[in-house]
Amino acid sequence: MSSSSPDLNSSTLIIGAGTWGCSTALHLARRGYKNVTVLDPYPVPSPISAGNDINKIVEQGTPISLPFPPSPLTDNHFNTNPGSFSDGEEGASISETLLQLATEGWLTDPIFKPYYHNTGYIICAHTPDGLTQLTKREMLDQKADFEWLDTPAAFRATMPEGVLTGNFPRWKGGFKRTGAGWVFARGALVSAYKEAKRLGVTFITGAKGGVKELLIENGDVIGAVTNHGKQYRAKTTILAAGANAPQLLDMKDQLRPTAWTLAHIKMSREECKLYKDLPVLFNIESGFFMEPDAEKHELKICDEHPGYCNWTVSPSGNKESIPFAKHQIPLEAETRVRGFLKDTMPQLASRPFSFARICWCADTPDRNFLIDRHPEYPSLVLAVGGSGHGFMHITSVGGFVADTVEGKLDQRLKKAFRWRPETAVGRNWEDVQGRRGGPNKMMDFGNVKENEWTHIQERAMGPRL
Ligand SMILES: Cc1cc2nc3c(=O)[nH]c(=O)nc-3n(C[C@H](O)[C@H](O)[C@H](O)COP(=O)(O)OP(=O)(O)OC[C@H]3O[C@@H](n4cnc5c(N)ncnc54)[C@H](O)[C@@H]3O)c2cc1C
Repeated sequence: MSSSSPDLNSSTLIIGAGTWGCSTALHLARRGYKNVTVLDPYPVPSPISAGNDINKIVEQGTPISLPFPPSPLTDNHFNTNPGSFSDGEEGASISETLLQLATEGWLTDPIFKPYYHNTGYIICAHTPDGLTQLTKREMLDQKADFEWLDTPAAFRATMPEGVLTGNFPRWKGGFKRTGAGWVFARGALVSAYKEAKRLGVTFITGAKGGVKELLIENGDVIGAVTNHGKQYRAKTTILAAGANAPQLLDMKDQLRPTAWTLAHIKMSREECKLYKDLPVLFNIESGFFMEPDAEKHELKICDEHPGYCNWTVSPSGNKESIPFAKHQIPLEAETRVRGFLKDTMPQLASRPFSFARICWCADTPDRNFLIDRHPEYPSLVLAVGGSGHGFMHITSVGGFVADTVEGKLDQRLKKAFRWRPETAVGRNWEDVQGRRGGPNKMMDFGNVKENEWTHIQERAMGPRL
């Protein structure tokens, strides 16, 4: 593929209008591509998109952690990962490049800027192992822009009086007052979608947009077939179906669909005023929260753990984790959420949940992104492997995909993001991949019985998620 003068009239089909699909549509449209179509089984924001969430953690600028993925901040639940080819200086410089590009978008792009809240960020732990990970690997206690917190009073003082009333048992960690915070994720996702649409991208969403299979002719992917049997043909097809990608393409075990759990509780108007502009509080072993969302006055809490899979065996005998949608969480996750609240904000610990859901993302073995042309299908480009830190890059990731389409992706990024089945040979599916919390091991939804899920009644609040 030539890197010079792309054919802006050539047809491009994007499968998936989630975080990366919308980002890619936006970047292609901004480059002047005139014939871009996006397919998704749900209207944007898709209820199964990992990006359809009230908030996500974001860090600005220089990363604090050497190994890729970018940093413990942007990596949210996923604190460390010594990636195979990305350790050391090269990993650090890729990490820095990614952070800088993402940051530029959050700070300057009018499509994304309104959704970024530079509120600061606290990252902490409370067991000896967790603290070792935090201090030795992330070296937070030595970072100039992190204040070290090691008493309950120090934690409580990071937020207005009355917010953090817990005992923070054995909690220690770092507080970065600025240069990190959160984004209104759904708002940013819809903003990217609207702008791409305004620039001429066609979105076919809902029942007619669900892709059943890739359209393969003469040894190449030349489009996709929807559940309704309609064929969409294109010069380039981009697979951006998130955790569902392995259902459309043999990913050679490079993606592990993994789910996390989140719950909302309703706050009063007065509470929302008190809880406004709070720094993010993230304990890498028990959970995290950000301020309540302005629209629905709900506080989201995630319990922290290595993740759940949903294991089945395919007809060809392969082990596969198959995503499914559910607006409930296992009772064990509810217990973890309430335990986290008890330690931090006991005044909220027994308040009923107004909403909960499981949320799927796809992990590569090294948790680097997978953005590359398929080695056997030259017209197929992959844009997958968010690995739990893909949201904050919504501002820039579509640019990497567009560069891949045009054959001009930066060589270091190309190497980091490459199709790499050799890294998944004999993959250890039980690997926690540097994450902590809960039982400190991978969990299986197959072990959660029917009566071991929450029974949250969704109130009449219109379409949710
Ligand atoms: C609980 C949780 C918290 C997270 N927190 C953070 C965070 O704080 N910071 C951060 O940077 N990242 C975070 N992440 C990770 C981030 O959300 C993901 O990496 C990112 O959203 C992945 O984007 P994606 O486009 O690959 O997938 P998605 O956004 O999930 O999009 C996939 C899209 O494909 C569509 N689709 C599925 N099947 C088909 C089909 N057959 N045909 C067509 N379309 C299809 C879906 O409807 C969806 O719209 C978090 C993830 C989770 C689960």
